[in-house]
Amino acid sequence: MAGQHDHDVDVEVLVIGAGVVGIYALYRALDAGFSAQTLEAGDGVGGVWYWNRYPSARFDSESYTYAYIFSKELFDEWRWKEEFATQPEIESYLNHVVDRFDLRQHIRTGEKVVSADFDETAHVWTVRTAKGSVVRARWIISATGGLSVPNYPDIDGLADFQGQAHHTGAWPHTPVDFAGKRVAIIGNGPSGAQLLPAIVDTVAQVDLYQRTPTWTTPLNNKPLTDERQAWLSDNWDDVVKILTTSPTGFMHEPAGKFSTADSPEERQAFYEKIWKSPGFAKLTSNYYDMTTNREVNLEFCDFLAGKIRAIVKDPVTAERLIPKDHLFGAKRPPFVTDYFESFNKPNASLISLKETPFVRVDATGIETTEKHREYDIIVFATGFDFGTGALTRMGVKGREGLDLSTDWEDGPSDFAGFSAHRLPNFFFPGGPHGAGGGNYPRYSQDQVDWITGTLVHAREHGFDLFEPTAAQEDQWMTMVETLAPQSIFSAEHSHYYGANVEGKVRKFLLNPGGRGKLHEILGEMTSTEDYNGAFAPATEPVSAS
Ligand SMILES: Cc1cc2nc3c(=O)[nH]c(=O)nc-3n(C[C@H](O)[C@H](O)[C@H](O)COP(=O)(O)OP(=O)(O)OC[C@H]3O[C@@H](n4cnc5c(N)ncnc54)[C@H](O)[C@@H]3O)c2cc1C
Repeated sequence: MAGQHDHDVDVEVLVIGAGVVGIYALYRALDAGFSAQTLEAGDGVGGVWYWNRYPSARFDSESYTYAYIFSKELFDEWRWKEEFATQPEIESYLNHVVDRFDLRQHIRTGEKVVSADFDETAHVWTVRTAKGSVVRARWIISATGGLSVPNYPDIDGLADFQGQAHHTGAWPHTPVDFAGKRVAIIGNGPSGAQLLPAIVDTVAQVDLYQRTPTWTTPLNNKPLTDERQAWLSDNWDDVVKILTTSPTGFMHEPAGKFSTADSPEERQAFYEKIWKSPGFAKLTSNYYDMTTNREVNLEFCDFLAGKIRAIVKDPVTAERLIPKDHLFGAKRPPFVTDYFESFNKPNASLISLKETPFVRVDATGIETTEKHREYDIIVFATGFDFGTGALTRMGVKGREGLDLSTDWEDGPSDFAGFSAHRLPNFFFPGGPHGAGGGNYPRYSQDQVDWITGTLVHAREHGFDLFEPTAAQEDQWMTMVETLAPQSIFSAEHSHYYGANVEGKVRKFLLNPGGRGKLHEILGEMTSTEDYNGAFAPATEPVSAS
């Protein structure tokens, strides 16, 4: 039922997307007493963990740091099997949360939003789906995902292939039978690097097509022990505090030192320790100056190159696997078990597209400048249209003719990574400039909590229009543009700059100021009752529904 001032809407809060962020946004909206509903394009909930069901898809954030932390009861009743859980377990968890908090009745799956139009008089959004459903809502929370629109390579003849072709991010629900098949994996990012070891012992032949080598390091996964689970439960308040305040949203211990504190021998010993550390700790527990001092980073790259040469038996393949053109961390590094080891199997090979580019795909396989190879299955592990992909494909039209599909062609302009001037009452947690490059749900939890608090504030003060002012957006975007060049990410190589998508403008798509800047700028906005001009008083209801 709509709220007191919302007789002209179907729901007060419409959430779009039922991934980890949308599920939380729905929970918080209902918990705060709003009428709320979710529209989700997929036929099930889970977002990334619904779509990416390729073999061995798994977290590289520790399971319990990625999972929700709003309920200790939820934590205590769910037992992750491994430090880094696999997709089926994560999908089950998200379904469990939906049922545990009675959210399913509010979620409509199979409903892809194709347009969203803002009525400037009534201050109401009208949303339409591909199936023809129409929902009128006061507030939209578009949790449509940063990595939810698969990106395909631009190769002649892709449609001609007569075998099976699958993108890792749109994987079929019926398991793909790899036994005895000839397989091409295109892409060596996190998904391609996870898939290769998972199938290499099953297939007849697998060729991994690599555009640019990446600094892949071991995930160092292990079972989640009873002791660890008990420790987390006993120290829950501290765990929550670290996850909600640490710059990256992880629990890894910082190195506590700069590289200059150690001798060359001590540094090598330290790098050994880092090599054996779990997941993202290779970045978050590394020397403080690893991402700011080129010389230190190059020394670590040398160490990693030595590891690759020691693991991969064929020296030519080893050299091809060693990045020569970017520093560690300049691209989001994959953390994977047995990736390099896979190339020692007689049925696995690496094809360097730098040396032998694609010519075309045809009915039976792939032709490069070297030769034609036949395949039964081609896997596109070619990533996503990061940050803006889903938002610009949803037919969003704001105030004064703002049309996201064209207005963001030169890069997104927003406030706080989840709202924008001329886009009233529309929030997009997890969108561009939202995440800081760390543990994703921890950033988006900050955002969703702030958004929910803002909706409660609006209700309490009789506001029905929230729109960051042009000045507020400028302040945020100036912060983004000023700090972006200081980030380690490479405009030439990183999908955080859109570099993986053909023709996409290269603009930095993360929040380079991290949690610190986010809270500082939000704090400034909320220092007055009307959020320094972002709120307007409520209009009279236009019509009764
Ligand atoms: C394979 C993989 C592994 C990852 N592992 C990690 C990890 O370990 N740690 C980490 O921090 N991050 C990881 N990520 C990043 C990941 O994007 C986030 O962790 C998180 O899943 C994002 O959640 P979300 O709810 O914002 O978006 P999503 O999970 O992408 O959900 C968005 C949902 O919106 C729906 N949607 C989109 N457009 C529309 C529309 N027009 N109408 C209706 N519905 C729509 C989509 O169908 C989707 O279900 C991973 C990403 C991938 C692809």
